Amino acid sequence: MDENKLHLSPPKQMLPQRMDSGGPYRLLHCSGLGDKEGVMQELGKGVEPNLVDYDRRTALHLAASEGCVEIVVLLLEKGADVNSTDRWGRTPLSDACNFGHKDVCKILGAHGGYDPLGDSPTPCCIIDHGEVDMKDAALIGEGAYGEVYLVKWRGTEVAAKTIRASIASNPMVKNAFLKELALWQKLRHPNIVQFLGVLKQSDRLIFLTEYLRNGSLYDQLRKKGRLDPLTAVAYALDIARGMNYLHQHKPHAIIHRDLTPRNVLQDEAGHLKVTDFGLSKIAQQKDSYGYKMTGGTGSYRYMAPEVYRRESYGKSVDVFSFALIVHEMFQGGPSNREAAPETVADKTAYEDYRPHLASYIFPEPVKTLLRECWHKNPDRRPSFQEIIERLEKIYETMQDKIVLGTCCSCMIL
Ligand SMILES: Nc1ncnc2c1ncn2[C@@H]1O[C@H](COP(=O)(O)OP(=O)(O)OP(=O)(O)O)[C@@H](O)[C@H]1O
Repeated sequence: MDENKLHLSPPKQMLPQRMDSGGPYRLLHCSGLGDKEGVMQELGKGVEPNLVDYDRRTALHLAASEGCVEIVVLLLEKGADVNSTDRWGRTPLSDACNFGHKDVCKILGAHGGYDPLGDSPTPCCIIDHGEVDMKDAALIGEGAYGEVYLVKWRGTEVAAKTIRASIASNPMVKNAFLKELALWQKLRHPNIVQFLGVLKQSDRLIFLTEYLRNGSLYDQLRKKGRLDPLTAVAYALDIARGMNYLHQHKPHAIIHRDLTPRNVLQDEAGHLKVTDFGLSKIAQQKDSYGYKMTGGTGSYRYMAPEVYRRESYGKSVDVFSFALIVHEMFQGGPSNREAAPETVADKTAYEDYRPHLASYIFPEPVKTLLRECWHKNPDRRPSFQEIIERLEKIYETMQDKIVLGTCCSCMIL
């Protein structure tokens, strides 16, 4: 394996960061910068000390991450919640510990702070480096986080995903990755790519998953173009089943947040499997406000409007992305292909743009389903459970018509 490949380009941008440093958010901005006067001014104006940003990070999270002792003390005096948890379940103490700010840890601890991530040893299955034959590693592809290699583990071909040093060298980000991987490790479903373990290496992060010989749906659509309708519906069912499993995960639903044709892989039997769920939220870049979401620019095309507008969101963001993928399978690629993905996301979010559903390509029940799945109101989008039921009916009807010889490339259903 080419060692230098592991230090290539920085992660690509995915989500816009629109939070400005004015208004009440100046409290967060000043806290991260250690600007005590600014923090006092904002609190003096009556800004709520537990104000949160998009990732539910408070001023105390930011001050603790930066080791700003005075700000931490001040915020606690003013009533900041010592154990507020951000989107990833981290408390201010988790952040202070991760960055080794011992003084801040002591202060937070004395105020009843706890670190829910702290004591738990990494629950990921650790694979010894000696078990993996890296000599003949072949580069399969490259994504926002790093390269993917085909390697042999205990004699079996597996995919080794490397996380760039620029991302994995941040202990907090590495921990967050390991937490997501530990969750992935517990999942078992025919339409979910199987996680195998993390390679024992101190300086970088590499994890193994099953290898899917047929590559991604993205590659397939580029090679083959439009799929025949029955195959498109069968593939849609595969994705919906994998996603339904994630959404019905207990005690908390797993939201993919980056469902795209690149994150759907095909096994030798022709079935599709979903991969890389949960990881998109971790690739972050730190800026003066805290953490900003990043990722592959291609993902913009599939982004639900509420995510692009940085509003609160839920499981149905994946239903939105799913609809665009299904549309591409019927059509052979994205509509508006020539437009930049970010421009498409902007039009989708602010002008209610949706791809055209040509009647000669899309059967009526598929059209209806897609319109519901990409509905602008997230509450009006169906669940994956419902999508599966409807797709199964569509699939059966299509098969019947093929048997009867009345479905010619399935224009009418
Ligand atoms: N388990 C796997 N088996 C076979 N090929 C894989 C596997 N995982 C990834 N790949 C291939 O490697 C390429 C890069 O994958 P990776 O997940 O790093 O990035 P991506 O999904 O293409 O983009 P992004 O990181 O922006 O989501 C994919 O396009 C896919 O073709």
